[in-house]
Formats: sequence, C-alpha cells, structure tokens
Amino acid sequence: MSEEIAIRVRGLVTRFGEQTVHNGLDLDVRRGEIMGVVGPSGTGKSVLLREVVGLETPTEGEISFPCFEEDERKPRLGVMFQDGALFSNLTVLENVEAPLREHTRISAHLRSEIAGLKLTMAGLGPDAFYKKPAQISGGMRKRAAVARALALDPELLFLDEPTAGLDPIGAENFDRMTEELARSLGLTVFLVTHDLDTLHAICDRVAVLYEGKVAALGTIEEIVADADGWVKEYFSGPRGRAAGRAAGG
Ligand SMILES: Nc1ncnc2c1ncn2[C@@H]1O[C@H](COP(=O)(O)OP(=O)(O)OP(=O)(O)O)[C@@H](O)[C@H]1O
Repeated sequence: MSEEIAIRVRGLVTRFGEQTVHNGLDLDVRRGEIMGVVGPSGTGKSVLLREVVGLETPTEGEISFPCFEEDERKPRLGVMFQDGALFSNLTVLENVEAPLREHTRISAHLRSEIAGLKLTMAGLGPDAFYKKPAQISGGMRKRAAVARALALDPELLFLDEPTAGLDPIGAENFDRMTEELARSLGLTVFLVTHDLDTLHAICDRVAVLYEGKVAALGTIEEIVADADGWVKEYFSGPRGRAAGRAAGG
C-alpha cells in the first residue's frame, strides 16, 4: 500500500449550535487503503464523511486530497449513503445511469452498457436491471447503490454503514465484494461502520472517533494492544472478541 495521502483532515471543528461534534480532528487516509471509521453513535462519523465529500462545510479546519493535488485536480469520488438513497421511480439500471447522464455526454447506448457493467461488478445479474428498487431485496439495493457509486470511476469510495440491515452471510458477501472491488480497482475506501466483522475482515486500518477527535488509529491489532476506555470496551467486549476470532485474530 502506498504511503501517499489520499485524504488529509486537519484541525476539523464542527458545531451545530451549542453542540460540538468534532473538536480539532486530524486524520490521514493513505492512498489505496480501506480505512474503517468507528465510534459511538453520534460522534460525527457520517458528518465527517459528508464534509470530506463536500456535502457539508465544517465550522473550522481543512480537508485536502494531497496525492491528487500534485496533478492540480480533485479526485473522483463515489458515495454510498447509509440507506442506499436510490431513486424509487427509476429502475436499477437507470439509477446507475443517472450520474453518467448528469456528468458526462456519452450516448444512451454506452451509458446503459457502462451501468450494466457496474451492476455486474457489484454482483447483480441482468434480471435485476429493469426492476425498481422496491422490487429487489435490501442486499441487492445496497449492491445497486455501490454500482451507482462506481458509475463515474471514482478513486475514492465512501461507504456509510454498508452492511447495516444485512444478515451475517449477506454482510460477509458484501464485505468480500467491497474488498475485491477496492483491491482490483485500486480504490481508497472510507468506510463508516459499526460492524466489527467488517473491520476485522477488510479494513487495513481503523480510526476510532471519540469525543470529537480520532482517539485511536492503526490496525486492529495495534488499536487493541493500546486500548483503554471505550475503545477497549468496543474491541475487547464479547462481540469484539468473537469478530476477532472469526477473522483468525
Ligand atoms: N445538520 C445537522 N444539524 C444539527 N445537528 C446535526 C446535523 N447533522 C448531524 N447532527 C448531529 O451531529 C451528531 C453526529 O451525527 P452523525 O450522524 O455524524 O453521527 P454518527 O457518528 O454517524 O452516528 P451513528 O453511528 O448513530 O450513525 C449527532 O448528534 C447529530 O444529531
């Protein structure tokens, strides 16, 4: 994995009225890594994701993409939101075509070819292409949402709680797909999750958000070795130990 920095967050402060969510948060995500972002509910993981992708503006601080700035450009981003956020009135294929329609001028035929390819990469067969999101399973909707996030060939992929609501086998399959896509396409992945199995199975490093900052950063082994307080409770509690054992840790 590269030591180049794909995402750099410095001195991030986020306030909503009286509430301070981030309080001087620093984080570096390396190019090509799968970074898991965890922390108790309400610590600002999703807000951080939205700020990094530019959908929200932090109160203070800087977010940059150093390894892309050398080429004086912004990286291409793909985002999968927590609920998938598919357009319910469009078919699955049309959902994946939507970003191509908005951001490129390629022909309708090519657009549909590319969308089909992305859906195939995300593990969906042609039988799902012409269905509406409500007509496919939750796991398939998540795959469609990943396909849509891949539509414009992103370099950075953001996933918010991708395995939430999936059964354990569905979640494991989804993790495997994420890892396979990330490694084969050379993606940098910013993955917000509560799923300890995902952290163990596919994340190169984990950032633990706690009280407005990154309280711990490293491989799971490094974090567990050095843990105290919430971090220790999280990774060394019964669920954390079970996930570690399942991953062979
Ligand atoms: N637009 C907003 N206006 C006011 N408060 C907000 C806004 N967006 C988020 N918040 C607050 O910021 C805090 C962090 O929210 P966020 O969704 O990032 O938490 P999270 O760590 O992702 O939580 P979870 O693990 O439960 O998904 C919460 O207290 C939330 O209510």
